[in-house]
Amino acid sequence: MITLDLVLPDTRYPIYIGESLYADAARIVAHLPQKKAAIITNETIAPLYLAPLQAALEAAGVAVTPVILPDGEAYKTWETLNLIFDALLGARAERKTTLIALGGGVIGDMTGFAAACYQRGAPFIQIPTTLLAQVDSSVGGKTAINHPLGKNMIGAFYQPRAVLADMAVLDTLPERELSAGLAEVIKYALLGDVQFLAWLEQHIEALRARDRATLAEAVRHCCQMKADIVGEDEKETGVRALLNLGHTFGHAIEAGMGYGAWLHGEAVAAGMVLAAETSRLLGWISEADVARVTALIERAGLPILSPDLGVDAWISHMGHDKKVEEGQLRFVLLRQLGQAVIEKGVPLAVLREVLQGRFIRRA
Ligand SMILES: NC(=O)c1ccc[n+]([C@@H]2O[C@H](COP(=O)([O-])OP(=O)(O)OC[C@H]3O[C@@H](n4cnc5c(N)ncnc54)[C@H](O)[C@@H]3O)[C@@H](O)[C@H]2O)c1
Ligand SMILES: O=C(O)C(=O)C[C@@H](O)[C@H](O)[C@H](O)COP(=O)(O)O
Ligand SMILES: [Zn+2]
Repeated sequence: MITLDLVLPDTRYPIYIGESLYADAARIVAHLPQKKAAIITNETIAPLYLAPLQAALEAAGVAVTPVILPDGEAYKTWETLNLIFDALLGARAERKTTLIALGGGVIGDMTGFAAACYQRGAPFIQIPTTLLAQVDSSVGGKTAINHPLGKNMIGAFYQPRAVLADMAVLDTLPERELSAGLAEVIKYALLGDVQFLAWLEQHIEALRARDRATLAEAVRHCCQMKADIVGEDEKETGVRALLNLGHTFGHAIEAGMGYGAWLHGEAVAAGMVLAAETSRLLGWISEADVARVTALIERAGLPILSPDLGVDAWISHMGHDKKVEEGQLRFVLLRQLGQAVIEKGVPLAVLREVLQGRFIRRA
């Protein structure tokens, strides 16, 4: 097992990466301020993983309230959040009752936000069950729900007490979801580590074949990068924005197509291609660099073409991005492969060319 630490000015927490972890009661109990917990999960994950976790915690003397939510990005809403509060109040959960997120990024983001709000702040633990959640969403404390007009628009920065990433649970993940997770893995390489990009080019097939050691190495590498970035800039006043590579375009795809039509990772993949193309048109990276990006994304089983939202709709959706400042769009672009920067001066003509260009799917 590997343990990483995310260190912040006023707190720190461990990220455990290994096997036989998701129902490791002793490890979880060590992070509970009282022997009371609510496990927040969904209808797909509950039949697979809820009973062993619940039984292990109960055997360790923890009173457990399971909360089973509907599954899907379309349910990352106020209404679903309220189901969590209803269950917590119904079970007389207290301020020191720990919320345990057992699921992918949707469950993790909603549980974290519920924990931030419940009695103004209850402890929470992340047990990520998708690759995407293990490499990205379970770490760093961004929590949120969606609004019809924009992704993750209502939320809080609120850190978990611990993250337990169990490689074994990835065995049951559908292939499309595994690929979605690889989009965020590729993101780390493109934004900050060209050697990791070369490593991914060598290991992409092993990752797709779910080789446990290779997956664990990818999770370790991404979590270390994320812990370093968040440790430097928890509230995204600077360098953390680089983790948004591909997301200005990607979130527009998700909202524009209706939440759930495109998986988050798929939208980020297509968004990174548009970010790469924008960078090329600005003269920063070459045609060969763009080809290198699209080749890896395709080998990961991900889309390189974005839907044709229409330029006005694209710009309207992107106008809700959280990086907008004084009405001006800011994009995360590539100065070179492995070096992302935040850029506010993208000319409208360049943007129009990208949004009508060769990486937009024609009907
Ligand atoms: N907070 C952050 O920093 C951050 C980072 C990246 C993404 N996100 C958010 O995460 C969400 C996407 O997360 P996701 O890709 O994990 O999607 P998800 O949570 O919807 O999970 C994907 C699907 O896989 C199922 N599933 C989960 N684990 C499984 C398992 N082990 N076996 C079988 N099925 C399983 C889920 O029920 C769901 O149907 C988006 O809402 C995105 O905005 C947040
Ligand atoms: O942790 C971060 O910071 C990220 O940007 C990670 C992203 O992968 C994630 O999708 C995040 O939720 C997007 O951030 P948002 O602030 O645009 O919602
Ligand atoms: Zn993301």
